[in-house]
Amino acid sequence: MCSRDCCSNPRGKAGDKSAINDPADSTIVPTAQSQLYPYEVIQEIADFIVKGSGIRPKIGIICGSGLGSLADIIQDAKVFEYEKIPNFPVSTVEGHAGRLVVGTLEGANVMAMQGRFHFYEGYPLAKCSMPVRVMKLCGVEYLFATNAAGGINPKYAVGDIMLMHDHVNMLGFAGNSPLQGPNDPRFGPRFPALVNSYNRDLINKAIEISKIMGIESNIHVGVYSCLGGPTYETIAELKALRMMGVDAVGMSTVHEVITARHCDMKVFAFSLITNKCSIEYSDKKDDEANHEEVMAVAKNRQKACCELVSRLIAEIQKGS
Ligand SMILES: O=P(O)(O)O[C@@H]1C[C@H](O)[C@@H](CO)O1
Ligand code: HPA
Repeated sequence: MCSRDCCSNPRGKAGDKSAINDPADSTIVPTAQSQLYPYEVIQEIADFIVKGSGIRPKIGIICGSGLGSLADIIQDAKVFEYEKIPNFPVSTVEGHAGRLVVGTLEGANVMAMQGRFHFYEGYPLAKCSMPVRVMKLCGVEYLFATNAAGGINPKYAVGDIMLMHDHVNMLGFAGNSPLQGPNDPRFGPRFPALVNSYNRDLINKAIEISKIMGIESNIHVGVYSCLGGPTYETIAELKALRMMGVDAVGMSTVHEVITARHCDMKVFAFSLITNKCSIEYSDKKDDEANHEEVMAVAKNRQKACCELVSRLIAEIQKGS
């Protein structure tokens, strides 16, 4: 078991000096985010999963809030509770079960995170997106990242699906990144480019699939932005995001995509629009986002989300 700060809950252990910022102690060397999970630790976790499941997955899925059913459709599933995986964080958010499910879907070897890690839970971004590196060392080539998000684009309705074709990295604007700190070139380059992060072929295939499913009028292609949360946005923040060209806002995904692109994975991501973000001042309670509504909408739309993901994986399988 690793004894580093990376391995337990975000508050650190009793007696763990690194958890206490003592300005008088010159022996404490701050650990950069990128050093929290060294390559060897990620390799150990990946080996544990590959050996334990007997599967080398090709596709990794991250289930958004209330979208855990994306992992329930996996066949011949081997389930790993996060707390039983060495050096893995725990899920603390309702709607994020905290299980890794490995098996097959449409004939492809897949692994799915039923529960992701968010910045607002107290985890540094590198810890939130550490499982993406685990996926990479397990053999994953394609990341499917899903999330629940608020629709800022006035054309979006609750229950619509926005295929992400770009993002605005607000936490990055503020100087935070999962890649902050020394770079390990075994994962990827020091300065990764992020144009074309969202695989165009997969977006086009998903649009075709939505036509076959008869849901093309509920599909959009747009820009997502992640804020730190856990507060939902103010009206002024929503107006600012809209001016920046953001179509949907959430609290995840961007740092996972950065980590995936850094290690050269192909990325497909979508937002389920669980609430409309009104940019008008109003006293109506209905206009306030809440997690219960987010979960309820996700539950209602899980069938369509599962079908979209399954059909897209079937397409990838056909091409390989
Ligand atoms: O994990 P995702 O991004 O799907 O979850 C969203 C953002 C917050 O965690 C939560 C707010 O309702 O849903
Ligand atoms: N804002 C941020 N995150 C969210 C929202 C929202 O409106 N809905 C679901 N996740």
